[in-house]
Order: sequence, then C-alpha cells, then structure tokens
Amino acid sequence: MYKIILLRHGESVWNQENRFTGWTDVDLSEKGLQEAQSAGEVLKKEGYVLDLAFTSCLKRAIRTLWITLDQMDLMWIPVERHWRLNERHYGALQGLNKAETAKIHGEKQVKIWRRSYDIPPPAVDKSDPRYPGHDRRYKDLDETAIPVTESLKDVVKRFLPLWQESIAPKIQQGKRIIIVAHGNSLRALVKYLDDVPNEEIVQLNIPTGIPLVYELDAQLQPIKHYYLGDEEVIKQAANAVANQGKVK
Ligand SMILES: O=C(O)[C@@H](CO)OP(=O)(O)O
Repeated sequence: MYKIILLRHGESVWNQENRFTGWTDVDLSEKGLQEAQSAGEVLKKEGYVLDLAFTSCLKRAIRTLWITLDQMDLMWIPVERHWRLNERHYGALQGLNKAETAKIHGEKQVKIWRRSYDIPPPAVDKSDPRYPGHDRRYKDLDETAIPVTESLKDVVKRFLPLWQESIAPKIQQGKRIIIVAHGNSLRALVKYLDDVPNEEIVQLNIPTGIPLVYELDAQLQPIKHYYLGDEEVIKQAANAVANQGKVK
C-alpha cells in the first residue's frame, strides 16, 4: 500500500480578495502562511516522512511547499516544479471578483465556469498580459500547450502525462511523495484517481492548506482518502470555497 499527500496551497492574497486567480502568480496571505505552517506541523506530528515533492510553477504552491518542508525539517528533499500542476487557467475571468462576476452574469453561470467539467470560462486574447505565452517561465512550451482558458477536462488532460510519466513511477518505486498544487489541479487528480463522474465533480471543493492523504494499492487504485484535520472545520472550509461564487 502506498500513501501520497495532496496539499492545496495556503490562502493566497487573491483568495482573500475573492478574485479569480488561475495562472496569475500571487503570493500567500498572512493566513495562508499560517495554514502552510499548520500543514507541516500536522504532517510531522502524524509521523509522515517524505522523499520527493511535486509542485507547480506558481509561488503560492511553491512557498506552501517550502514552509511545509521547513516544518518537517525536510527542506533537502528533491522538488520537481511543473506547469502541468498549475491552477486551471481562468481565461478572461482572471483578476475579476467572483461575487461581482456573479452579480453581473448570475450565480448559475459562475458555478458553471467554476465547477463544470467541460465548459471553459471565456478565453483571453493572445495579446492580453494574462496570456502565459508572455511569461518567460513558459518559454520552452509548445504554443499549443499554452492555454488561453481551460475547463477541468483540459486540466485533467494536461496533468495526466506528468502523473503517468513522473509521479506514478516514483510512487511505485516506493518514494513517499507530496503534491502541493491548486484547487482545480487537485480536483483534476481526484477526478482521475477516484473516477468521479462528470456531474459529481461539480460538488468537490478542496480547502486551502489541509493535507489530504490518499492510500493507493499496488496498481495505484485508491483504497481510501482522508484529510488530516478536524472534520467540521474541513467541511466549513470546503463550503466557504463553494460560496465564493455567490452574490454577497
Ligand atoms: O481562482 C482560482 O484560480 C481558483 C482557486 O482559487 O478558484 P475557484 O475555487 O473559483 O476555482
């Protein structure tokens, strides 16, 4: 049996301001820094040991990983940063306030943009500063891989090669791994691992900064999963994420 740790980054400044973030590289808020510290503390307290870490190219995830590893006295372990673990690109919604967007377009439309499986938000134009093609960190990517918007389905598709070629083989070699990523890149992973039906993935909201443990069998089929934390607190945090798209 293998155990892997999934961790959504701590609260970011734009989570706090309730803005669509996507590939925008915003940092952690004060609360987010504390959440990352608590994640490291709980992992250490529960006796988890890690050999290898995967994260995205975005600083809210990278910093969460640093703080978590620091708490565990594991800053020396190898880290692989990959764009395939980035948050879903939110297209032309990036930067907008979620509640104000709901006021303009309706809560139903915002929920479709946020949580439907295959409907992407409106795209950005390639001349838009929010198009990642302008960002040096993605300069080696083929233009066809650089998103102008993404649905969760697109994220599953771009994430899978990393799982199949890098993460899964490392787990099967016995490496104990942590994946520190984002609300929707982790939803993509959960969708794949648990084979969640398209209409059910709409209900899944992953809270910031709480380690989620997946136990996998030899074929990497999930046996069970659980958060490390208080059940009621976790439920409330997931509901708060869901409610970000409501008119305030
Ligand atoms: O804005 C985003 O990039 C994501 C995660 O913070 O938001 P949502 O939960 O609305 O998908």
